[in-house]
Amino acid sequence: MAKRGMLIVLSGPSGVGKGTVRKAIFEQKDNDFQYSISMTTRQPRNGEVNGEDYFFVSKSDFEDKIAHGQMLEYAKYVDNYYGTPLQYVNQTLDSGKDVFLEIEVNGARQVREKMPDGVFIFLTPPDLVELKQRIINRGTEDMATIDKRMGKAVDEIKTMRDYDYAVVNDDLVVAVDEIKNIIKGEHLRVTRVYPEYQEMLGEL
Ligand SMILES: Nc1nc2c(ncn2[C@@H]2O[C@H](COP(=O)(O)OP(=O)(O)O)[C@@H](O)[C@H]2O)c(=O)[nH]1
Ligand SMILES: Nc1ncnc2c1ncn2[C@@H]1O[C@H](COP(=O)(O)OP(=O)(O)O)[C@@H](O)[C@H]1O
Repeated sequence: MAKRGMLIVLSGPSGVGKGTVRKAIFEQKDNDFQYSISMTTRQPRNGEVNGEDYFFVSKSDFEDKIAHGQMLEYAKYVDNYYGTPLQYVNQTLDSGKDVFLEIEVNGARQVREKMPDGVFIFLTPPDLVELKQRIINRGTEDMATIDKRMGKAVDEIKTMRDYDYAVVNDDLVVAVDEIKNIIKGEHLRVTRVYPEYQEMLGEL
C-alpha cells in the first residue's frame, strides 16, 4: 500500500493573497500535490468556473452534505458556507499523493483537530493597511463587506501562533518560494524515518 500523502493547509485572513499564492504554486508544474476544490454557497464571480474555482452549490445542498458527514470542515464566512469535501481528501491521501487546502482560519482549526499530522501554514499580510488596500484593489466587494472582512482580519491574525509556519505575503515570488521550501522540508523530515535512509543519514 502507498504511504499516505501529506496534508498541506494554507490559511490566513481574507485578502492576504491565499488564492493568488495558491494559483501561482499550481501554475508551476514542478510540484506533486493535488488541490482540493472547495464547495461554497457564494455566487460565482465573473470568470469563475464551477468545478475549477469552487463547486458552487445551493444552501440546502451544502447543509445536506454537512448532515451526511461529507465535509472534512466547513465554515460560515460573511453569510456563505465554504467547506472541503471529505471524500476527495481521503482518497487522494490514501493514494499516496499530497493534498493542498486553501481555507479560512475556522476551517483550518477543524482540520487541525481531525488531522493533526498536516502541515499548517499561515499567510500573513505585511500590515493591515496593505491588507485593506488589497481587498479594495481586487474590487470584488462593496465597502460594507470590506469592513466586515477587516473586522475579522484582526482576530484571524491572532490565530497565527497555532500554525507550524507563518509566511509573510509581501513579495509574491518570495512567499511562493518559501511555501514550496516548507513543503520540501517537511517531506525530508518524513522520509528520514524510513529505515533504508537511516543508514545513509546516520544517527538522526
Ligand atoms: N473553511 C473554509 N474556507 C474556505 C474554503 N474555501 C475557501 N475558503 C475561504 O473562504 C474565504 C472567502 O473566500 P472567497 O469568497 O472566495 O473570497 P477570497 O478568498 O477573499 O477571494 C477565504 O478566506 C477563503 O480562503 C473551504 O473549503 N473551507
Ligand atoms: N504579494 C502580493 N502583493 C501585492 N498584492 C497581492 C499580493 N498577493 C495578492 N495580492 C492581491 O491582493 C488581493 C487579494 O488576493 P487574494 O488572492 O484574492 O486573497 P485571499 O484569497 O487571501 O482572499 C488581490 O487583488 C491580489 O491580486
